[in-house]
Amino acid sequence: MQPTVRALMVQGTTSDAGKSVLVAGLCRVLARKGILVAPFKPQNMALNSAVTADGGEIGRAQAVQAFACGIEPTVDMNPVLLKPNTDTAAQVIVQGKAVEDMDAIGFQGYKQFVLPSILQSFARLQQHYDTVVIEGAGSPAEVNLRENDVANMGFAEPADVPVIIVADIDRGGVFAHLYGTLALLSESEQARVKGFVINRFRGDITLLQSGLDWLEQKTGKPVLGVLPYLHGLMLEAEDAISVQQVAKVEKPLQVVVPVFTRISNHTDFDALRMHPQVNVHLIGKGEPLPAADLIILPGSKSVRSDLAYLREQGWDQQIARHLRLGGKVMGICGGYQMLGEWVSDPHGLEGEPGQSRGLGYLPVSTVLAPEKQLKRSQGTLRLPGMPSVEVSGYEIHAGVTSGVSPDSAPVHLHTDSGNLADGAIGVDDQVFGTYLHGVFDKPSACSAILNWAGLADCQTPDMDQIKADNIERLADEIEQHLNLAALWPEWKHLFQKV
Ligand SMILES: NC(=O)CC[C@H](N)C(=O)O
Repeated sequence: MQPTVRALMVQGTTSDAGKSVLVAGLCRVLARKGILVAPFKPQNMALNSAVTADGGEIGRAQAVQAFACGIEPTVDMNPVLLKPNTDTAAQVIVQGKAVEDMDAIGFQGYKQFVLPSILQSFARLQQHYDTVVIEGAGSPAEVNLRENDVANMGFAEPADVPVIIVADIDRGGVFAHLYGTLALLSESEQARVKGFVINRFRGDITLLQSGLDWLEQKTGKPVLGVLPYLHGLMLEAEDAISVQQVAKVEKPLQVVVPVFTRISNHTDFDALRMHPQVNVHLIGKGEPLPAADLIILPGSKSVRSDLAYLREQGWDQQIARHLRLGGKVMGICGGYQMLGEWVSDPHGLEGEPGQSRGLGYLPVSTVLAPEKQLKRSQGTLRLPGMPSVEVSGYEIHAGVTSGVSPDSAPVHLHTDSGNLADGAIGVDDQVFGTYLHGVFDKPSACSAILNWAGLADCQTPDMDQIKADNIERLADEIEQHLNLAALWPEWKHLFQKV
């Protein structure tokens, strides 16, 4: 039997320092040594969420980390999830269920109230696993947010867990970030910092050495490792979407995605971005939608305001033109709702109560209802002119859509209570909407949609395999570059290099 090591927390000097990825990698390193490990993040802010086996909603990064552990995600792995629906307010999800919408000030006060739930979820994980690898949020040195913090030291202190701090050298200022972050912590917080990890290093390590020596000497804390920049690593763990286009080779099928202000679950497009025959063009504010084979309207946390935004950008006109020229349009979840006749929000769940005229391309209408629907689904997809194929995905929405016809719906989901029709087809078979997030993840469904959009000889890679290979690669790099024996002395024997 392995000795039990209670936990390790990864905090970062900044957002996007690489915490989620490092946690996923550490989880896989332990899991493949036979240790029962689970991920945990006390508080997450993201519009990318995942549906757990127990029917709740958590941040997607924790679902990826659970995959790295070889376990099913549960709501305890991310007990507080904030889903921003305006610049100052967010829906607060506690242990998988939406509690209420709060503004930033209200949430500050709520944090201490929710801390017991966070600690309860963490304790449950500790009961079931040998160890837990925890991810912080942002930086622990935000002195203005310190008082009510439950995401970084405000969790590490009451839960009494050791911490490592990771910094991204690629953005520069790494020594100031690490030294300064440590200096801004209290004495007891500093004492729980076991060391530093430098992430995304490229160059000659010998030139870095004097800096590492300086840092160790100045802080008395070890540098536990320097992780190289991992080019092309694809884990789907990022919360923020990057609209920056990288120069790409021209591929046969052009997909355009207008990026809404409150876009949700943009990870839906990962499978397309990895596809060898598809260019995905993410189009942001102020840019027109370029010529394409397929335009996909993504999910949205605030459908009516994003629909208004779409019109403000003139994208509605460009979609109409694209359809006139014979192009295809698809909508996922919020995007599907927008393609219908009406979107109503009588309770003001996503903004002011009211209703908005949809784009009118699908014969359905949606009303947002207080009870959110969270499901993981399997079934079949049949697009016009295509054979029926297997599809899988998940649903996260408040909207209830009427007008779906059981006979002509493109998606049929197998549920406990029989077959359930989902989605609609419209405008001479050129428009397709569905509630299913992750609809491209199954190669059969991805190929059928791309085929329908005009890609003749479709070769879709196996995304699950790509993800699994990437996590293995990450774990290999961590084993090679991190001093794991110093990190987990109890498991030193597992990390002895031969
Ligand atoms: N994920 C989504 O796109 C959700 C759509 C919409 N906000 C709803 O809840 O119904």
